[in-house]
Amino acid sequence: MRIGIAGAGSIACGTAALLYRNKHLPTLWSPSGRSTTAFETKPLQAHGVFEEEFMPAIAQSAQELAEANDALIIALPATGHKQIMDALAPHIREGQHVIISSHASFGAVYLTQALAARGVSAPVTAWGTTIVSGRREQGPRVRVNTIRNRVDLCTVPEAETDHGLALCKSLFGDRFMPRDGLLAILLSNLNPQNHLGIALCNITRMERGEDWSQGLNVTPKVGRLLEKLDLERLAIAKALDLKVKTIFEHFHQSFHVPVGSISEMNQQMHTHGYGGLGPATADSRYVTEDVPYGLQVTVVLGRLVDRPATLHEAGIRLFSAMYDREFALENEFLHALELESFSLCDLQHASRTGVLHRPSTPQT
Ligand SMILES: NC(=O)C1=CN([C@@H]2O[C@H](COP(=O)(O)OP(=O)(O)OC[C@H]3O[C@@H](n4cnc5c(N)ncnc54)[C@H](OP(=O)(O)O)[C@@H]3O)[C@@H](O)[C@H]2O)C=CC1
Ligand SMILES: CC(C)(CO)C(=O)C(=O)O
Repeated sequence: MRIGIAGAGSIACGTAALLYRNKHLPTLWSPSGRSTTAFETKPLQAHGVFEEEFMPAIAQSAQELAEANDALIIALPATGHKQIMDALAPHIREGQHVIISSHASFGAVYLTQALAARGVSAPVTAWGTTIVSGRREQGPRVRVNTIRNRVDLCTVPEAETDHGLALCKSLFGDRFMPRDGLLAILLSNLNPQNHLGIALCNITRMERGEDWSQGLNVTPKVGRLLEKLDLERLAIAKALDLKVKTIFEHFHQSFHVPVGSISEMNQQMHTHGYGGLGPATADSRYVTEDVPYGLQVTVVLGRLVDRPATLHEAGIRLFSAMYDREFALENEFLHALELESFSLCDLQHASRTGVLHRPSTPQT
């Protein structure tokens, strides 16, 4: 299949290499054009858990990306999702599948509604994480640290679930776990809680621009914080009667290490050489993306089901103080969709249909 990828960073390039390896035809689109200049003269070189070298097709615009491809994958930080959805939405065709990797906040609802405003219906598949992990390196290189065994997904509207699963399997193999709607997917993205603990406890390393091993620095106390944050997320999922994986399953399925404490699992990743490097800047998506688009949404859901996520909330406040910003207000989807004015029941409905009805509008 011809797959258009919005983004040309770590995940976009790693995913493109995996698609190419699986005999599909990926096209990359860098919104500013900067991230694809390296491929004008040199092939994309993927290394790490697999090696692949090929010339990726490059799209010059959102329009070209949508028109020239069978399906689309959005693979860039959530801070850019609204802008990229606004750019793609006018060009997405009826029935053209869009995958969001990884989904955050209520992005799939925003996109579905933008398409509905044009009278277009297209399935949107939301992934709880990415199919690969890795880092874009200098020039045309990308390091792929892992291919995950299991990625949680759902498709809106719900009637397209089988279609979404079949598409993902045909592109990447049998690596997907269907979940019950967008609220489950939103609660299946563990990056925000994990990055809260990792960034908070290593903020001086980040701010000083050090090179530091992320896995090694999930020390026992940091690991315990991640485990306690996980309990808050799991309590919210339970109150919503949603099945989501635990942090232990996440590290086991993503990084293929035996189950132990979260610190032990991270130490193993470090020992095997894929513990990864932590951010070498305070201006990192671990904070700028994950606080507004992850932690804030968990806190809102926690309030709605009377399971306050107090550690998550403390994280938002601490980062907001350190960065002198109001991260809670930086989630563009919460504003654009006016999410605060909807009830839990409205959100649960949107979680399956992709459509948020005004509270006064009768639901179908
Ligand atoms: N890397 C990893 O291992 C993992 C990543 N993720 C998630 O995957 C997603 C992608 O991450 P990753 O690839 O690492 O990120 P990168 O920072 O490598 O992504 C860079 C790409 O995103 C584009 N981009 C960044 N910000 C914006 C913006 N505001 N508007 C438009 N485009 C933007 C850049 O555009 P341009 O080309 O114009 O510069 C570039 O193409 C994120 O949500 C991340 O949290 C999840 C798990 C693991
Ligand atoms: C490094 C890793 C895989 C774990 O924190 C990650 O999720 C990320 O880069 O966003």
